[in-house]
Amino acid sequence: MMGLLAEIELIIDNLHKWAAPQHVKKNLTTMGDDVYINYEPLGVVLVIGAWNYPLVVVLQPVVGAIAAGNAVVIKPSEVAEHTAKLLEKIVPRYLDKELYPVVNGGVPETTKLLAERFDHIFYTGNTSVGKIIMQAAAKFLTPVTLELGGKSPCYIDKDCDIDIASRRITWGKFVNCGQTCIAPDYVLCDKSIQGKLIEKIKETLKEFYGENPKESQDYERIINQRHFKRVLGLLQGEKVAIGGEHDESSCYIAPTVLIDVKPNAKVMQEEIFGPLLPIITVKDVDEAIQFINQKEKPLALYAFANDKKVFGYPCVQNLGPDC
Ligand SMILES: NC(=O)c1ccc[n+]([C@@H]2O[C@H](COP(=O)([O-])OP(=O)(O)OC[C@H]3O[C@@H](n4cnc5c(N)ncnc54)[C@H](O)[C@@H]3O)[C@@H](O)[C@H]2O)c1
Ligand SMILES: CCCCCCCCCC=O
Repeated sequence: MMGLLAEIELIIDNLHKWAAPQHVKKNLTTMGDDVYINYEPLGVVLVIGAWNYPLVVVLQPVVGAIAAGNAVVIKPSEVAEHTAKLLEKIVPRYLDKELYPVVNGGVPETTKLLAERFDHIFYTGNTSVGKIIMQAAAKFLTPVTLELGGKSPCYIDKDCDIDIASRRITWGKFVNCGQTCIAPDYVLCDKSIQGKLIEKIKETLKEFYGENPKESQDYERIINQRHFKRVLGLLQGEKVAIGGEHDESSCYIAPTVLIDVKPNAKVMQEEIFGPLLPIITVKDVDEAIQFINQKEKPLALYAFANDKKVFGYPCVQNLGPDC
C-alpha cells in the first residue's frame, strides 16, 4: 500500500508537467509550423491483474491510466478471490462504475473481455498467459504493457559481505512465501562460500520466523493447492540443506534451500514463485554470467560483491533498477 500511495502522490505532484504540451525543436520541414507534442488519453484501458500482491498490481496501473485520462476496465485475479470481491464492492463507492467497471471471473470471463477492442491492455502475470494477451491485442493492433515473471538470479561473489548478502537474500526470497515477481529465484556462488551462506541463511530465518516458521505470524502460505503441488513438484529429487517440510492441508512449505542442484533440474527450468532457493556453484563471475545468459532474460538480477568489476559487466548493468 505504501508504494501505491507514493505513486498517487508522485502523479499528483507531477501530472501538470507530464500532461503539458512538450516543446519540439523545429527542422527544415516544420520551420513554418507550431511544433509540439500534445498528450491525449488513449481511451479505454483494460487492466488485468495477478494474485500475488492483489491490490497493488491491480490498482497501480489503474491509477496511471486514470491520471492519463482514460476509462478503465478492471479485471482482478480470480485466484485472490477475496481481494477480487472486495474490489468489486469498494471501487464503485469511489469511482464512476460506468467508467471504471470491475469485472470478476476466471479464464472464460477474461477471454470474453479480450475479444473486445481496447485502446491499451495492461497485463500482470505469467509469461504463458502474456502471450495469449499479446495475441488477442494484436487482432486490433492494441498496444500492450506486459508485466511478466522471470527467473531472477542472484550472484554472490566470494569476496563480499556474506552476512549482508544472506540477510537480504533471505528477506527477498521468503517474503510472501517466495511469491514475489522480483524474488531472487536462485543463487550462483563459489563452492567455498556455500557452507557459510547456508549457516547465515539458517540464522536469519530463525531471526525472521523463529524456530518453526509454520507457527510464525510473519510467514505466509502458498496461494492455493494447485500452486502448492506445482512448487512441491519442483522440490522432488533435490538435496535439501534447509527446510523441506510441508503440509498440503494448509498449503505450507517451509523456507527451503537446495544444494547440489543440477543446471538442468526441473527447479531450474521455470520461475519457482515459491519458497525454494536452489544454490548452484560456479567458479567465478564469468561462469555465472555465462550461466545466466543461456537462459531467458530475467526480471531482476542481484549481485553481491566488493569487487566493483562485477558491477561493470553489461548484463549486470543493463537489467535496470532492480539490480
Ligand atoms: N512484473 C511484475 O510487475 C509482476 C508483478 C506480479 C506478478 N508477476 C508475475 O505474475 C506471475 C504470477 O501471476 P499468475 O500468472 O500466476 O497470475 P494469475 O493466475 O492471477 O493470472 C493473471 C491474470 O491473467 C488472467 N488469466 C489467466 N489465465 C488466462 C488465460 N488463459 N487467458 C486470459 N487470461 C488469463 C487471470 O484471470 C488473471 O487476472 C509470476 O510469473 C510473477 O512473476 C509479475
Ligand atoms: C513486502 C514487500 C514487497 C514489495 C513488492 C511489491 C510489488 C511486487 C510486484 C511483484 O510481485
